[in-house]
This record gives sequence, C-alpha cells and structure tokens, in this order.
Amino acid sequence: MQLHTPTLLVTLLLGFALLTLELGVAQRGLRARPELRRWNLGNWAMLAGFAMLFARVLMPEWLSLVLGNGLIALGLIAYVQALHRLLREAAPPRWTRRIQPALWLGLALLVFWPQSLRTAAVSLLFAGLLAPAVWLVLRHGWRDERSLRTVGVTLGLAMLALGVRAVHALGVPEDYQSVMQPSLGQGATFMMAFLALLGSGFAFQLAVFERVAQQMEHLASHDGLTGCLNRSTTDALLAHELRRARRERQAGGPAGRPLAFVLLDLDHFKQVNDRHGHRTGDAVLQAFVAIAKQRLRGSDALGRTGGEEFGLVLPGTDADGARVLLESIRQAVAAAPLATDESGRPVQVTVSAGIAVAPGDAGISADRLYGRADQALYEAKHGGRNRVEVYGDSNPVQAALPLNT
Ligand SMILES: Nc1nc2c(ncn2[C@@H]2O[C@H](COP(=O)(O)OP(=O)(O)OP(=O)(O)O)[C@@H](O)[C@H]2O)c(=O)[nH]1
Repeated sequence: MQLHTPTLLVTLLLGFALLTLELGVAQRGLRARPELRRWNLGNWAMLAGFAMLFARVLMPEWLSLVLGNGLIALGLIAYVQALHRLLREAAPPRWTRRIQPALWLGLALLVFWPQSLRTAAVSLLFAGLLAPAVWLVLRHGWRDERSLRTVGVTLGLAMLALGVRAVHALGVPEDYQSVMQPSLGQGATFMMAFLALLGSGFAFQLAVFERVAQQMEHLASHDGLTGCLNRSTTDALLAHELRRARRERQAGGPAGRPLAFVLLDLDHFKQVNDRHGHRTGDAVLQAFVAIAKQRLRGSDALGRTGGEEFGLVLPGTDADGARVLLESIRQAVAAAPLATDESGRPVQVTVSAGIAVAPGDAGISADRLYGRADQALYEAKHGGRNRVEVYGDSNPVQAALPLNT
C-alpha cells in the first residue's frame, strides 16, 4: 500500500484552511482573545508552509524546502506562544523570538544534506519545537479545562509521529528521496503528525471557550473588587444551606446542625473615603476581605452584600463558634492599619458584626435569618461600633479597642 503525499498535502491544507476559518469566526465572537489570535497566526504560517512545499513546481526546490519548513516551524512556535498565553497569562517567552534567526539559518544549511537525513533532522526539529507545548499542558493545564488534555494528547501524538518519521527516514532512506515520493512510511508519519496538529487546533479552540465560560461564571457570581461572592450568590447560598439543613432534618439525618449567618459592616467607612480617597477605600475593602478569609474554614462563604457590608455563611456553626470567629476578625481588623493612603498615612478601621443562628432543630427562612442578622448589626452599630452582637443575646461582646479611623 502506498500513500500519495501530494494528495495528503492537499487534504491537510484544506483541513488547516477550515480550522483557520473557524478560528477567525471564533475570534470575532470572543472579542479577539490574544491566545486565539496567536494560534490562528500559527495556522496561517502552517498554510503558507504547505503552499510553499507545493510551490516547488514554480521555484527552486531548495527555496521551496527552506520556506516551507521555516513557515511550518514558525507555526509550531506560534502554537507554543498561544498555549503560554492561555496557561501562564503572560507574554510569549523570549526564546520563542530569539530562536528564529538560528532556525532559518539551520534550515538553509540543511539544504546541502541528503534528503533522508534532512527529513530526519527537520522532523526532530519540529518535534523539539512541540516539546515545550506538551510540557506547558502537562505542567500548567492538565487539571484545568478538559479540552486542554486533548490538546496535550494530540500534540504528544504529533511529536511521536515526527519521532517515528525521523527514525524511519534514517532506517529506510530510499523511501525519502523526495518529499512528494509516494511511500507508506513517509506518507503515514506525515499524515499522523499533521492530523494530530490539526486536532490540537480544534481542541485548543474548545479550551479557550471553556476558559471564557468559566470566567463569565466567575464574573456573574463574584464581586469584582474584593473577589468574594456577590450579593445574589450569597443569598442563594444561604437559602441553599438552609434547605439542606431542613432536608437533613426531614430525612432523620444529623439533626441539630446549626447554621450561623453574619452581617459585617466597616464602621464610619464614609469618613475613610472622604479623608483618604476612594482608591484607598477600595484598598481597605480588599485588605479587610483578606483578613476575614484567612480565618474562615473551607465550608464558610464570604460575600459582599453592599458597599462596605459583607455577609458570612457559616454552616455547622452555633452562636458561640460564630462569636469566637467574629471576635478574632474584629480584633485583627482593629489591631493594625489596613492600608496607607497616597500620602503614606495609615488608615485604620473597625468592623461591627451581627450574628443570627438558625437552630438545627427548627426551620427558619433565609429572609428571616437575614433580618435577624441585620437587627444584631444594628444593635452593634448603636451600641458603639467595633462590636460583635448575637441576635437575641443580652450579653453583647464589648469592644476591646477604641474606634480609630
Ligand atoms: N471606596 C469605596 N467606597 C465604597 C464602595 N461602596 C460603597 N462605598 C462607600 O461606603 C460608604 C458607606 O457609608 P455609610 O453607609 O454612610 O456608612 P458608614 O460611613 O460606614 O457608617 P456606619 O456604617 O454607620 O458605621 C459610602 O461613603 C460609600 O460611598 C466601594 O466599592 N469602594
């Protein structure tokens, strides 16, 4: 059986043209994501490389080989750059640009080698250029988007096929007298390598779509400034946790698992903005969230329910447990300045908190629990701020530190 290399080349050319078209359309839909643009640039280079290999009928063979292989190599480098963008969220590594003059020079020198040796060298070069792409996926992308695994596997397959091609070219040099020579080994390895590359392009596009979907989901459920949950997600989470507690009770499960809901509000925050500026106010909000998060368990959830107001859902926590946690947050906030303003002045704030507990043995609606936490917060504010109050508790915790903004 023989494989007709020119036919394979046309088929691959059409495949890459299709992928290029599809990536072009996707790029418009996704507002020019830089990694998609970079991969598409690689496709254009790949298409131009195939066209140059064909153009041997119009130009000297050595020129067709140097240009064809050089453009394909540039395409592979662009794939590495695109993966780097997606997985490291950084500009392409410098070596991908620095290597290019040496690459062209090397390909020009290879012209003087016998065809089979040249095929082996070029195949190894292409496999070597793909190695960083495979490493990037294995090291930084394997646990992210599922489609990235397909990208890694197909790129690995392309590397393998190129390695086999190099060995085959050295072992059976008579099959490699010309790139266009019909031969099973030459045709099969060429087809495998570039079909796998084509597949990796489609999978890469899917991976970018997956990444965008995840980012949109995050944007819709999180607060952009502080990174904690937004109001509607906090509300939904609270309702969900209360429903779960009710279900557990009805199923005769571990009844008695309480749930605490806390509203926290930075004291006199308007003064922080007025004295130190809005930007400093933003930095204080971020620092406050960082302090609070350090003290939470994995099952706790912190959400921003308003400008300088936060809601904390504490599953499996009773009033005493919530009070200990909130005291620790309150003291940490009051202990040291949370930020410095543009003139270098330290900004110190305090926080008030209202705790409401849904008992494990009786149901309560989310709205009611929220209202109770709000009532406790109101008491904390009117009791002098920098305090923690529990709804229905007659012994509020008195602030240990004076108010100082
Ligand atoms: N910097 C910054 N300020 C915000 C943001 N959202 C709301 N604020 C400000 O937070 C302040 C809230 O002020 P108030 O509701 O009067 O409450 P307060 O000054 O903290 O007083 P108490 O809550 O009674 O202690 C307002 O000045 C808002 O402009 C934000 O995202 N960034």
